Amino acid sequence: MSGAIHIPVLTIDGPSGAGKGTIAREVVLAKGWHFLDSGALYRLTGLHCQRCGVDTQDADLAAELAANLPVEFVVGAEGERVLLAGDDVTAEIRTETTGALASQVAALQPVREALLQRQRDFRQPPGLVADGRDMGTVVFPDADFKVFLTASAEERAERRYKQLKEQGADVSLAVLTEEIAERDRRDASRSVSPLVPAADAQVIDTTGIGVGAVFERVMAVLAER
Ligand SMILES: Nc1ncnc2c1ncn2[C@@H]1O[C@H](COP(=O)(O)OP(=O)(O)O)[C@@H](O)[C@H]1O
Ligand SMILES: Nc1ccn([C@@H]2O[C@H](COP(=O)(O)OP(=O)(O)O)[C@@H](O)[C@H]2O)c(=O)n1
Repeated sequence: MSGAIHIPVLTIDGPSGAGKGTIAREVVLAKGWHFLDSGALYRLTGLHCQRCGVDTQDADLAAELAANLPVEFVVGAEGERVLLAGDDVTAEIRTETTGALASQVAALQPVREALLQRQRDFRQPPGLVADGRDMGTVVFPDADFKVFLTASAEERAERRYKQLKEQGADVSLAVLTEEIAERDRRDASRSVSPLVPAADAQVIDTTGIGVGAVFERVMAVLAER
């Protein structure tokens, strides 16, 4: 390791709607670090399986698709667009239907292995903010800073409902609450890389706490060393 440059990493893990992506993007802006949205890779893999007619229980085929995702991130006039096999899937990867597909393929060890190095490659100078479920436990266990964001199930479902509504999606709060609970249950109970705070993560319950206050708490964690 002598002579190797140390690249700092902040990991932000937690359940759906806890505010990981929102806080990660703010930290990225504040620090000028790179951003890994690991959930997007699982969402793209789930969607790719569906579009290719591959069963999300078929570990080997799903892993093959994960290892060769035909994805492009294109910056255009309307911000970043995500293309899958040339098709714009920017909105579709954010739906709860795709979230459920993501959670199914994410329970398969070969899929997680296929995506592991790709995620670690995001660790580039001057630093990385990594958002997901197992960033602090499996992908970057040696991260300098680890937080685990959470909030009550009701508040997380309400946040997601509002977010999807604002994006023009036709969603029902009752159905969404049920779908998110099911996804969290699957993520937390799977045998590989379950959703669990790293032993050395700072757990922040964001229930009733605004984005600005959560951001300040995370920046305080970064200032500790
Ligand atoms: N602390 C908070 N208080 C209120 N709303 C929040 C908070 N954090 C995030 N949100 C909102 O909740 C929604 C989901 O946040 P997001 O960052 O996408 O969560 P995650 O990445 O953990 O699934 C977004 O619309 C976001 O603006
Ligand atoms: N590091 C990660 C990130 C996501 N995932 C899976 O991918 C799904 C979608 O992740 P996401 O971060 O985009 O979801 P939200 O928290 O934004 O709802 C999760 O429900 C997990 O099943 C994972 O297993 N490991």
